[in-house]
Amino acid sequence: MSVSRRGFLTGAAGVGGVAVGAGAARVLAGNDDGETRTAATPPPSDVVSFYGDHQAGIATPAQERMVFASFDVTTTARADLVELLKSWTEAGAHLVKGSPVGAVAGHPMAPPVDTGEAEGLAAANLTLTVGFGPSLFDRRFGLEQRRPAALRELPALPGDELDPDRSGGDLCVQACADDAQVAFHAVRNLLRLGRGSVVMRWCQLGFGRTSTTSRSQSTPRNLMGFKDGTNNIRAEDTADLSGFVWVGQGSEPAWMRGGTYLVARRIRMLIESWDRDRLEDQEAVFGRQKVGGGPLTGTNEHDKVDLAAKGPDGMPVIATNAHIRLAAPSENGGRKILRRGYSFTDGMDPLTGQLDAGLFFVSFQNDPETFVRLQRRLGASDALNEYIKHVGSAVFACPPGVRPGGWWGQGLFG
Ligand SMILES: C=CC1=C(C)c2cc3[nH]c(cc4nc(cc5[nH]c(cc1n2)c(C)c5CCC(=O)O)C(CCC(=O)O)=C4C)c(C)c3C=C
Ligand SMILES: [Fe+2]
Repeated sequence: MSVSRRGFLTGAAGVGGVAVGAGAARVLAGNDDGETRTAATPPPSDVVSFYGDHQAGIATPAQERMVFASFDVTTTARADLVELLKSWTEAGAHLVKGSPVGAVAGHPMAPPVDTGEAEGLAAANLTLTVGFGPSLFDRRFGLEQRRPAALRELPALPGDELDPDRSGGDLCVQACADDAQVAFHAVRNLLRLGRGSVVMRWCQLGFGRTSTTSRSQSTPRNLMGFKDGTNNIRAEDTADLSGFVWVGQGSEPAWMRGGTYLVARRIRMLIESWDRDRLEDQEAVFGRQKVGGGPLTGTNEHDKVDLAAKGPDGMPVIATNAHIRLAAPSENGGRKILRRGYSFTDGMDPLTGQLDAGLFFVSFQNDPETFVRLQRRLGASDALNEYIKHVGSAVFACPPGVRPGGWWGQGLFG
């Protein structure tokens, strides 16, 4: 059962409007999602709870589409930044229920508060995940002493060919949904609410998930045609989530407990060259079979990977430079990351005439250093490097989840 959008089609205003910084629009509280349901009506299945110990969009099932936006804060007033986060939180709670952020058709002489393109669309499991970049913790907002030690710009990594216009940012919003227009609508309206306080720095659309974050999901394929997300941390792996994803109760700073760190990498695939490679080579690059997804040492997708297995020639069956060997937790001090990336294409690269397509890699971990160590290793000797380029990069601290009445980053500013 899905939820259709309702409320604010006309100018009927609710309660609890929140004004934001200079020039910003107004968020109007809308209908509660229980309003038209009776006790016997089952809860809608395409609404992901906005509230909880952790932000949604991390360990919740990965949706099919993503819009990822990075913002620079333009206001220098801390109060504006706080108001922005409050208004985004209030708007977010409406958006994930399938409600607009305000009237779509209000006063004829005023621009509509909500942009309207999601009217009639389902809630589509929209999740909104907010993060704070290292640059937010500078003198502008008096946050220098509040920066988590783990939150630093990522160091230069082997093979980086980063475009500064697709990297970094003070804030991020990851919008994931099963409908691209729902995700886009959410980001667009948050940007609109932030006018006068933030500008968009870069934005990436992802059209297909490349991970599984729940045992209820099947493994999707990336643009190289391989199943991606087989060995990922899933919502059911609670020990791995506590050990590797969520910032623990004893960790510092206290405002990050229950939060996590997001690493984003725009990884361009050299698809034309990949498509000319022999199947046998493609499988050797990953160490897995292309169609079934099983390891080269097994048959079925979820068969155990045997990194010690040798072939008749005495050579390792999974090559020493195979992606799954170099990325395996057993080869990386037992550390794990939760991957939640998406395939992207931005058409054609006019310089080369080749497709500008690849993987928008997103990982969540309780210390970005886990990603850095892993990428150092992959960047140095992964067989996949012949076919990819890392062209964008960013890191953000995602605070814990919000409770009703609370707001994103309350612990940081409170
Ligand atoms: C730094 C971390 C990683 C980057 C960057 C990365 C890029 C990347 N990966 C694929 C495709 C696959 N990756 C797979 C497994 C895998 N990858 C990483 C990490 C990074 N990948 C990890 C930790 C793992 C799991 C290793 C394990 O435990 O076995 C696989 C195999 C299937 C799976 O388990 O998901 C594929 C396929 C691409 C195309 C890519 C860059 C474009
Ligand atoms: Fe990988």
